[in-house]
Amino acid sequence: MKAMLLNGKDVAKSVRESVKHEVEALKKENIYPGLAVVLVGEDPASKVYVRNKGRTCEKLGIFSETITLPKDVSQKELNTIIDKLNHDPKFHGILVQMPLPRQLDASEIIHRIRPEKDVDGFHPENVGRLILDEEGFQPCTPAGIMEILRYYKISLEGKHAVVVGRSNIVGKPMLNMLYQKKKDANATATICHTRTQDMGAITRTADVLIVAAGVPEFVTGDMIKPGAVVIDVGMNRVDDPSTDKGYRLTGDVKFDEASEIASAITPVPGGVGPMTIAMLMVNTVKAAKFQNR
Ligand SMILES: Nc1nc(=O)c2c([nH]1)NC[C@@H]1CN(c3ccc(C(=O)N[C@@H](CCC(=O)O)C(=O)O)cc3)C=[N+]21
Ligand SMILES: [Mg+2]
Repeated sequence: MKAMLLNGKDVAKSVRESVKHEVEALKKENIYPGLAVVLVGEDPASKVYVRNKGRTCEKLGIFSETITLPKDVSQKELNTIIDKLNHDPKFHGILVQMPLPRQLDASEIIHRIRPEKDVDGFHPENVGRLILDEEGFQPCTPAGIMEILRYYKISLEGKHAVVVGRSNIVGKPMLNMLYQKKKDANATATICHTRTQDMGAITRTADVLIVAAGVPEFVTGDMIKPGAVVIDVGMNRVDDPSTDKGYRLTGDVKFDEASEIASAITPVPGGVGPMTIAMLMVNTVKAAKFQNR
């Protein structure tokens, strides 16, 4: 172990502290930030995340309600619920937990949530605003990664930042945050994906390597440039009978190899994951402010 650990729990704690103070200030103006979380079905991982979101809201003084729907809920019923939440002034933010069961069209739901309440930053209006560097909601996971880099004073200026993975929720928004012409960004940014030829040749040129491949231990030591900063977005449950829960969490990076080569690395768990929830709290407070201007 040579690499410095980038402790997302510490960064998330510091973000939550400042959100908590903002919430207190807003309450003095009679603004009570509120978040609606919609959970469809019984996916155990989703239930854990949703419970954590509710708990974090409570700790920060944010009002939250979880709406749990049966896994066979129809698109029409879900649309009606979204419309109601869109018009309910108690809720400044709406989050529909992904992934959704097969009968539901995630894209239709993402389009339906009012952009002003889209604290996930998934609505096309917010995606456009991100690319244009306009004020709006930015997806929590990549926004959290930018916070980790800022907290640890890891400069992106002129560096080569490589993203592995082209999802709408991590890879694409991450790329766009990295190259923005602004302080704490200004990287040269590259995105790699399943069709990339000789990916190692590209990742080995990364000063900052952000991995959201969705494949356990996808990035091996030989794909990392010595001294690089490695951000592991992976969150894979791998069966492990030797643990209490019967599984353990592993990232998209082979941690033992990577930590011998990188200068700094995020662990899994305790890296990017806690930041995702912290940034959701940031976005919820921002939504409450916007809606009361
Ligand atoms: N509409 C929507 N918005 C999301 O933001 C969203 C979603 N759907 N679906 C699922 C993903 C995943 N996600 C995580 C949140 C917290 C942790 C987290 O706190 N992870 C802890 C460990 C948690 C554990 O032990 O399972 C850690 O990395 O230390 C991870 C992943 C939010 N997501
Ligand atoms: Mg993590």
